[in-house]
Amino acid sequence: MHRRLFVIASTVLVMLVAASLALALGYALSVRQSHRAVEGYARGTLEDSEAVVRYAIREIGSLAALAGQPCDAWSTESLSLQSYLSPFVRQFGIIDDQGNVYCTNFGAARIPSPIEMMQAFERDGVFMTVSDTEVRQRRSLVIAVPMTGGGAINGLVAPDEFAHPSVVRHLGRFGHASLLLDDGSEIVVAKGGAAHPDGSWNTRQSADRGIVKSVRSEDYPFRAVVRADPGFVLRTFKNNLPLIAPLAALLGASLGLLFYRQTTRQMSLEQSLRRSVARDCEDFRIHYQPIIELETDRCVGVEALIRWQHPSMGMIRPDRFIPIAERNGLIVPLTRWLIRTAIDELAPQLYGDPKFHVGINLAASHFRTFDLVDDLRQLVAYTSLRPSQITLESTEREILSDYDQTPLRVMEMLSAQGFSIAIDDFGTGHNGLAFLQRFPAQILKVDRTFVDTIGTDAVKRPVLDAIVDLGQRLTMGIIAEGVETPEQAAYLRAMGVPYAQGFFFARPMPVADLNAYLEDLEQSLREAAMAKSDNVRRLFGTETPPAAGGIKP
Ligand SMILES: Nc1nc2c(ncn2[C@@H]2O[C@@H]3COP(=O)(O)O[C@H]4[C@@H](O)[C@H](n5cnc6c(=O)[nH]c(N)nc65)O[C@@H]4COP(=O)(O)O[C@H]3[C@H]2O)c(=O)[nH]1
Repeated sequence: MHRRLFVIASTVLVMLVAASLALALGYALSVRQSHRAVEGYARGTLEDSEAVVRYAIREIGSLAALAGQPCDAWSTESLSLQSYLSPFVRQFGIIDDQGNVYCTNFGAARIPSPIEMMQAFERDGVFMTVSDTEVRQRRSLVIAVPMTGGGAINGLVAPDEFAHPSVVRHLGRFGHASLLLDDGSEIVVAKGGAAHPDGSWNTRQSADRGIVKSVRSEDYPFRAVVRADPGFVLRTFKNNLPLIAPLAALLGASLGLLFYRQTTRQMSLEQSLRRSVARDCEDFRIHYQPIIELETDRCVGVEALIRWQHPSMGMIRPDRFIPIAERNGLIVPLTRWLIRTAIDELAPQLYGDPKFHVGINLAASHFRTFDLVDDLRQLVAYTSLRPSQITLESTEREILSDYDQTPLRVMEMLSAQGFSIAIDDFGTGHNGLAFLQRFPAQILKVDRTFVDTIGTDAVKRPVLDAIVDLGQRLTMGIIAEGVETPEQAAYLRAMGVPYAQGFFFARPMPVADLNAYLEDLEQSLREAAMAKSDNVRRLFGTETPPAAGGIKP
């Protein structure tokens, strides 16, 4: 009950964390989207502004004939007509050589033109600055184009013209767009959103607030700057919520469900494991994989590999349930059952051939107490088996402990009693030589990953050679694991590796199949031996083979 509550609470937590992560991701995407949108507005504002300025320059150029002309009715009317026809330029003016505007579409004037200041911001013969003249309470852009015959014509473009009305409207809802001229002056194109606390809209001052994007013009001395107020991201996020929220909920629910199913499955796996072990391991079977002596091709022993035939889930791999059995204190009774059953099933081989051995896999828990030592001592006392017929296999991981000397003591005691100790999956740990020197192991089982390098990985294969060399120098028995091809078997044989196991020779199998396999193997070895002696007979005729000293001429 306690555990179930814990699982439910953890599931809720997983759901919440997953949904929050999805929301956080949605928010991050909204931030990105907001930045992109603001940059898009800046780009759009710049493109619109450039188009307007280009158009305005062309319109100003069309009035070239008025440069240097007196400000009479014709000039004024021409300027008026042009401003009336122009979609962008609100006012035209004629500038004299001193830079003063002496004529506009409203008649004669005497407006000192900031032409000197403008000169600093000239590009391709066009002058630009911000005029003090306000159009709809906003300062506008003045463009002056000098004419070849002297003087210049200027035009005043209202800020509203620099962006499409829909963009202005949209921008106005969340921020502020302006054209920032190289002389430092600014024309506000669209004004909205939250203003700077001091009431100003100056884009440079508010760069620390909200999102600010600026795009420079390659043709004109200005850049478009768009600033979205700080609430813009939140608004984008809110707009995205109808899509993000269901996704977050779905992700939370799916991960929660997955977690719940996985945990309850694990729990039910634990329960059925416990149940089966309590019923004398009724759902467990043992498969035996032959170990072959490479020189003679004979089977000298087997490795016992446990199988769990789950009543409803089918065959479960040992890698999956052994860790569960370990965590739940079930591995010791399970191994006890395995040893007892294996010795029972392999009785003909074990009692019939004192050299035949069975390999038993041990887990870390077996090395924490001395129970195994007692169990095995009793086993050999009650049977006529030799301890050397039982090979106890364990990996470096399971035996090594920095804090506890018990595993080493257990190993030493087992070894002293004559049991064979094999280091399983050798080479996958990190201890190598130091490990082998410390532990009383007689057999080294080379991990499958190294055998796999034969014929496939010339770079890593020297590691296999080094492991084999190490085992040989330490006069240990070597078993190569996972031999799958004849090339691998031939290579290992040539290297002097004495034993091997793997799918090339035989897969793990139930005892009935093993008995049949062993019979077949014996039969084929007998036939091979007979074939050899037939060859010898054919070679030397029916006469008795020559005694030592040589072949008869
Ligand atoms: N790809 C390939 N695989 C091959 C080949 N030859 C053998 N194998 C597989 O390699 C594994 C060898 O066992 P292991 O290294 O001791 O690795 C064993 C062992 O660590 C553990 N295990 C199995 N039975 C027991 C047991 O009774 N007790 C404990 N504590 N662990 C066990 O589970 C692991 C996996 O066992 P299995 O699934 O039976 O997998 C077995 C075997 O079926 C080959 O040529 N190619």
